[in-house]
Amino acid sequence: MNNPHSAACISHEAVTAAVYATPSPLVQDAVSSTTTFRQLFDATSSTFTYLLGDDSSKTAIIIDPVLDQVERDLQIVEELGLTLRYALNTHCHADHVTGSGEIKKRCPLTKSAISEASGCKADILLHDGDEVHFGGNILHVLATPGHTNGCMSYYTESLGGMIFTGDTLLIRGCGRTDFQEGNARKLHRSVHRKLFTLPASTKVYPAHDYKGHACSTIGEEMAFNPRLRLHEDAFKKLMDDLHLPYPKMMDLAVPANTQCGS
Ligand SMILES: N[C@@H](CCC(=O)N[C@@H](CSS)C(=O)NCC(=O)O)C(=O)O
Ligand SMILES: [Fe+2]
Repeated sequence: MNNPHSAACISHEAVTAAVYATPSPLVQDAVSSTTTFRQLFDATSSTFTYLLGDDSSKTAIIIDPVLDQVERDLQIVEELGLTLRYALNTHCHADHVTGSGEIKKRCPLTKSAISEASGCKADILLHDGDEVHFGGNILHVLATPGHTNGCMSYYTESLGGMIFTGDTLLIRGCGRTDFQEGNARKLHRSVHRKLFTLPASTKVYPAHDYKGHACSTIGEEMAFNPRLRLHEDAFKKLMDDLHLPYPKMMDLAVPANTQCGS
């Protein structure tokens, strides 16, 4: 069989997954079912991918899949009996090619999603305040520009509160602001206004880690993040002085990612 995963991806009945375009506050009715959660890691690009599944409806979403890891990711989806409804990207990645296009080919029920501000193609173009529903779970879409103009963070109250921060907020760090329309002042404001206003116990799940961390909390990052603890002017100076080498795959990844989720 050409595609060992497609049966698992399309065998379940379509259920209540939906994206609503109307903004809403970060409150929701009681979550009606428990949630499966997996954090996956690509060692080559130091990228985290997240799988979230609704245990009643068996619908699932994946955040920031990596092309080279699609086999691994779809195997877990199949093993857990999940149906992938959305492949979401937090932004137009510069260090790896997204797996969303390949996942769509293998799982026809999956729709790709990224912010409209990213300028990328995808089935669903997200805006601040949108909600992604899968079963009884809601993912709230927060625009957090700064690393790129189109950066989004995704917040859910499920499992005690989790925020998927992309490269906006890393554990004890943050995304660079020296390419892809990066802007240190915007990033600082995004973090302080959109992320540091979430409950302190909210668990932080970033798109990358380079230091051996896997999870943090908003409270921890407010207290200990050496970059984001700074005031805006000092933060801008620090970011302007980083002088990091560009990601090795940038020239390949950025053009590929503008097309890949369509
Ligand atoms: N060495 C890696 C790229 C490392 C890098 O630049 N990471 C980005 C996120 S991917 S756009 C970043 O923002 N880093 C912040 C930092 O402080 O390191 C490679 O070559 O792929
Ligand atoms: Fe990035």
